[in-house]
Amino acid sequence: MSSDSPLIIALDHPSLDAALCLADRLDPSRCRVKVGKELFTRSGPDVIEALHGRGFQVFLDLKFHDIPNTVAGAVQAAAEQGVWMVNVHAGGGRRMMEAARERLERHGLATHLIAVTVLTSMEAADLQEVGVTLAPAEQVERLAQLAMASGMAGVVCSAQESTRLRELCGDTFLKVTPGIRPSFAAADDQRRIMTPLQAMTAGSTHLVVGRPVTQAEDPMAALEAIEQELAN
Ligand SMILES: O=c1ccn([C@@H]2O[C@H](COP(=O)(O)O)[C@@H](O)[C@H]2O)c(=O)[nH]1
Repeated sequence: MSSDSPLIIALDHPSLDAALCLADRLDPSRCRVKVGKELFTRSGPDVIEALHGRGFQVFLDLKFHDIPNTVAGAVQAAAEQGVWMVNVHAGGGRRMMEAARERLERHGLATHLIAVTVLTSMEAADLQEVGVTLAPAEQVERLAQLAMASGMAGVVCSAQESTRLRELCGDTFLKVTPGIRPSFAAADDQRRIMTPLQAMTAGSTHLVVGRPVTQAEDPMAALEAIEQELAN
């Protein structure tokens, strides 16, 4: 089943059962789901199969970052499992991103391939510690332009950068934005955040939401509050 919703719910659960328990309360026509490092490391491809069986489109968020040949193979393996979206780190560079894209093209695999720019948990001081002296927004611009030139379908960035990336890279270039915090939610370890409505207004194409929904006392009520905010 495909969904028109911009919402992607991050299933950052410690077990397959816990993730499926939440997924069973979600409607695949109203959101997509994201499988990240913890869940995939615990459950492997079984979780992808189980979510597909329930009708969900899956974003496999493993942020591949390695030499070009290794990343191309990993992206191919993900796409052959039928995931809707997969990602690599833009910091792996042009040759790595091109190798991944070419591998998908060569095998006729239609999975959306996007690149992570600067993690939404990072601010200027974090970048400086790893030797990046540009402000986060400037580094995101730089990596997004490299990702576009390398044939990526879009990027992961914070919604704070979506407006600028829409100007630089166009409307159809995907801006997948975690760090989404409705007004009722805590920021947690996220730093570059926006509310769902602010993010959509800024030009995000997809909103990744994890803890504000999955850790809420009533996850469905939290999800509906976000849908309501967007509808308004
Ligand atoms: O820059 C990034 C890239 C990925 N993520 C992932 O998105 C979710 C966000 O979860 P919350 O609970 O809503 O903070 C999580 O799976 C991250 O691994 C990100 O946050 N920032």
